[in-house]
Order: sequence, then structure tokens, then C-alpha cells
Amino acid sequence: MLNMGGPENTDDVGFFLNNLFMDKDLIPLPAQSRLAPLIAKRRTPKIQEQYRKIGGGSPIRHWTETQGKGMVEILDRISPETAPHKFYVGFRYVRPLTEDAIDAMDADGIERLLPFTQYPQYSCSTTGSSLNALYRYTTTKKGLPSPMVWSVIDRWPTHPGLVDAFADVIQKELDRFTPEQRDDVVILFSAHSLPMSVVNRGDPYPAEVGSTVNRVMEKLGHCNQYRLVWQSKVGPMPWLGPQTDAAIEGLAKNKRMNVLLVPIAFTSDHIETLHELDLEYAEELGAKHKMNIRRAAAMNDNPIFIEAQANLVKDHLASNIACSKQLLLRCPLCVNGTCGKTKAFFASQQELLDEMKSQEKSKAVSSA
Ligand SMILES: C=CC1=C(C)c2cc3[nH]c(cc4nc(cc5[nH]c(cc1n2)c(C)c5CCC(=O)O)C(CCC(=O)O)=C4C)c(C)c3C=C
Ligand SMILES: [Fe+2]
Ligand SMILES: [Fe+2]
Repeated sequence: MLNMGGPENTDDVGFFLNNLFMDKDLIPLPAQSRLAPLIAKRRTPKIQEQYRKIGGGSPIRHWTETQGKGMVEILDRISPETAPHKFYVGFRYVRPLTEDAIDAMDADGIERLLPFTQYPQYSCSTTGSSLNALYRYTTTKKGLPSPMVWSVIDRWPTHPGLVDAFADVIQKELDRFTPEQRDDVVILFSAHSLPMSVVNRGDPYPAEVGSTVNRVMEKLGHCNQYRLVWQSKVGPMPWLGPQTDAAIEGLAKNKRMNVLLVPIAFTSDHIETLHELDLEYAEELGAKHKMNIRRAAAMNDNPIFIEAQANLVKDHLASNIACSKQLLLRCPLCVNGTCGKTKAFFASQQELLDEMKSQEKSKAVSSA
């Protein structure tokens, strides 16, 4: 289960930010190895303060493990032919790191490996970064890849179960408005923004976030007006807009006082939901403009969501593809070009999987 991870307590914030600013797939900096620690150090007190306000740390590990346990339990039941299933957490910026997950799987003698991105929508800055980390580690660590056979779930923006889960949390929150307010509600789907330099390079994330929003609104029968807006811009360069806070201000000007915020690009609670959406926007902006702003729950332990994850993995394993087709389309975008090598790596894994299948077939034939 690949994700960026978050600091478990305020002492971990420095380590988290240092790894984050060292990541060339996220933020390419000149003289990165010297500049990144300086930027991380400067930002640490501000980010520590934000984590303090949301209870002292990121809940991402807790929720990822809850989702993993639930998913594996369902998988053992609905896919007995591929059982037993086991999940490992691979975070990009805190422990357990992607590399730790590979080591643990190697030690456990795992033979079939399915890196499963926990970001529903693909971006080179998120899923791409995790896959490149996997590639680097498995091709440089001596003796790896061992007999592991790989395939990847690199995106799932329109998976029907994901769409159902989002529609469910939105419906539940819409029902909390009074009948008079309900028709006035504007649904603001809010996703982490991207620098325009990344958008202009052709990153598929904005389109994939849009595809999720479209399916969810279809599922809801276009019951309310909606917008797709972007949050969490960092630094002075231009980022993809409209920004979530500007959109709320715009609605206030138009006397649209009922707003439902929906975090659409991250599957558990984190600073962006608990601090930015709840404290800065719903509470502070809401009070400033006398607006009624609510937020849909994050996926966290949502049973529809966890079942969707299990179904996605089951269908992937049943299809016997060792490589998501879209993975092949992704490569030209990477800053450092490592995706091209990732592609070759997974292609050779496909041959390995084919070889294993044909050996199994001939074994079955000879024993018959
Ligand atoms: C789908 C989710 C995310 C995308 C896409 C994404 C792209 C992206 N982010 C930065 C820069 C920073 N992101 C930071 C923290 C952060 N980012 C996400 C999610 C996505 N980022 C999360 C969940 C978090 C963790 C914080 C939290 O909400 O718990 C930070 C560090 C925080 C800070 O210093 O302000 C930076 C920096 C870029 C440049 C980028 C795309 C290229
Ligand atoms: Fe980010
Ligand atoms: Fe890439």
C-alpha cells in the first residue's frame, strides 16, 4: 500500500519534510541535497504547529493499517484462489518506507507482489515517485528482485466502488443540512493542487481528479451545483486553480451560503482535511462570511471504500496482467527519466509471470 505517509508525532516532522524536499519527483531543486535540509528546517516549526492542532500527528498510518486489515480479510474470503493475502505499508517520506516494505517482503519470502497506490488519481509527483523509489531500490539492492513477480495498480480514479464510497459520504453529509438549505448547497470537490509547471508537462492528475468528480456527480444524479477546486499551494510559483479559499469567498459574494467540502484526492484524514478544510475554511472562513460550511468524511474506515479496495485487487489478480496498461503511457513525464526504466523492469516481470504460468501449465499436463 503505497502512499506518502505523514509524521506520527511532532518530533518526526523534520524527518518527513527533509525526505519530502529531497524528492526530485515531487520538487526538483538546484543543489537539492544542500537546499532541501535548509528548507525543511525552516518549515518545520510551522508544520509542527499544524500537526499539534490536529492532535499531535498524522493519522495516515492508523488508517492505512485499518484499510489494509479490512481489505485482506475480504480478499481471503472473495478470492480464495489467491489466498492468503498480506498487506505491507510503504511510505515515501516516513517509516515504514517503501524500502522497508520490500525488505520485509523479502524476509517473509513473498513471491507475488502487487504495489497498490493509495492515491486514486495518478501523478508523477505522488504515485510516480513511489514507483520510482521501488524501482531504484529493487534494482540496486543486491539480490533483488528475488523470485518476486510484480504487477502494479497505479490508478483507480473511476473504480465503481470508489465512486459509490464518495457518493455515500456526500449523501450522508447533504442529509445534515436542513431541508431549506439542502437545495442551495454547492458541493466543492477539493484536491491538493499542482504547480503549473507540472500541469504543463502533461501530468494526468488534473484530468483524473476530474474523472472521479464526474462519476460521483453522475452517481448522485447531479443533485446539486458543484465545482472542482484546488488547495494547499506551496511557495510563490503559479499553481493550478481556482483555489479552494478563493472559491469559498466567491460563493459568499454570490450569497451562496451553504457549502459542502469534499476531499477527493486523498483517502484518509490528514492536515489538508483536519487543518485546512476544517479549521481554516469551514470554521474561520465560515465565521467570517456567516456561511454554513460542512465537510464530507474522509474514506478512513468506510466499509464501502475498503470493499472497493478488495474488489479492485481481486479483479486485478484475476486478470493476470503483470502491468497496468496505463503504466506504459506515463513515462515521458518524469523529470529524471527513471520511469522509462520502470517500464522496462515491469515488462521483464511480465515475461517472468508468463514463464511461471507456462511452467505451471506443463506441470499440470504432465501430472494429468
Ligand atoms: C494527491 C495528493 C497530493 C499531490 C498530488 C501532491 C503534490 C504536490 N505536493 C507538493 C508539495 C508539498 N506537499 C506537502 C504535503 C502534503 N502533500 C500531500 C498530498 C499531495 N501532494 C499531503 C497529504 C501532504 C501532507 C500534509 C498533510 O496534509 O498531512 C508539503 C509539505 C507541507 C508544507 O511544507 O507545506 C509540500 C512542500 C508539490 C510540489 C506537489 C506536486 C508537484
Ligand atoms: Fe503535497
Ligand atoms: Fe513518471
